[in-house]
Amino acid sequence: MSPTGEDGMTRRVEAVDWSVYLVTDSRCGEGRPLLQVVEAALRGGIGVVQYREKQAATRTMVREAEALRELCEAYGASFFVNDRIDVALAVDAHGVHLGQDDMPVPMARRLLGPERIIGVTVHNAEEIRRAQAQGADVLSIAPVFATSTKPDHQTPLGIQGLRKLAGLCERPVVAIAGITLENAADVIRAGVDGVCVVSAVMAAPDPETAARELRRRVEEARAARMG
Ligand SMILES: Cc1ncc(COP(=O)(O)OP(=O)(O)O)c(N)n1
Ligand SMILES: Cc1nc(C(=O)O)sc1CCOP(=O)(O)O
Ligand SMILES: [Mg+2]
Repeated sequence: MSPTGEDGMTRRVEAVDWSVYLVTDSRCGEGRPLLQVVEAALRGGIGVVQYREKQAATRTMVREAEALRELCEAYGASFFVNDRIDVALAVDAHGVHLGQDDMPVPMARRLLGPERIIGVTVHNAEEIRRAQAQGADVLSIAPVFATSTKPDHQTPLGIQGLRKLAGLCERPVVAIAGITLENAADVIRAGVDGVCVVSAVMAAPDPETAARELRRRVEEARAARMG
C-alpha cells in the first residue's frame, strides 16, 4: 500500500472527503439514467457515492455498481455499497454501509478485511457506543428530519438531537434524512463532518449545480464552526 493509504480501491478513512455524500436511489432520478445523474453530481464536487438499490436483481446491481465504481475512480471520489457485502467485494468498492438490521459489524469485518471502510447507521447513544466498540469506521446519524425517500425511518432527531449524538462520536460522522440546501449549514453546525443526501441531488433539475451549492454551504458552515 502507498503512504497515502491508496491501493487499488482501498482507501484510508482519513482520506475520504465526507463533505457531501450522495446515496443513490434509481426511483428519485426523474427518469434520467443513474450514471448520468451521478456523474453530474461528481462534477459538482460530491466526495462519496453510495450505491443503494433495494429491488434490483443481483446481476443488475453488480453491473451498475461496477460502472459507478469506475466513475468514482475517475473523479477521485470514494465508493460505497449499501447493505450488500458480496456486491461491494465483487466490484472492489472502498466500503459498505450497514444499518442496525444488516450484517453485524464484526462479521462484516471478517468478510471485508481490515482495509475496507465500514459505515454504520446510528440512532441513539447505545448504537454509537456499540458501533465504535465493534470498529465501525464512520457513523451516520439518522434520521435528522422526516423524509419520504425512506418511509420506514425512525422518529426524527432534529438539530438538537443530532448535536447531542454527534458529540458522542469519536470517528468521522455524517448525518442523513431530509437534508436540503436550506438546512445543510444547520446540520454541519451541529457537529458532523458531512451531509448525506438522496433527493436533494438525485431529484434536482440540475444535479451538478445542486451538488456544488451543497458543497459550498457545507464548507462555509464548517469554516465558521472552526473559527
Ligand atoms: C449514509 C447512510 N446513512 C444511513 C443509511 C440507512 O441505512 P439502513 O438503516 O441500513 O437503511 P437502508 O438504507 O438499508 O434502507 C444509509 N443507507 N446510508
Ligand atoms: C437512505 C436513508 N436512510 C435514512 C435513515 O433514516 O436511516 S433516511 C434515508 C434517505 C434520505 O433521503 P433524502 O436525502 O431524500 O431525505
Ligand atoms: Mg441497510
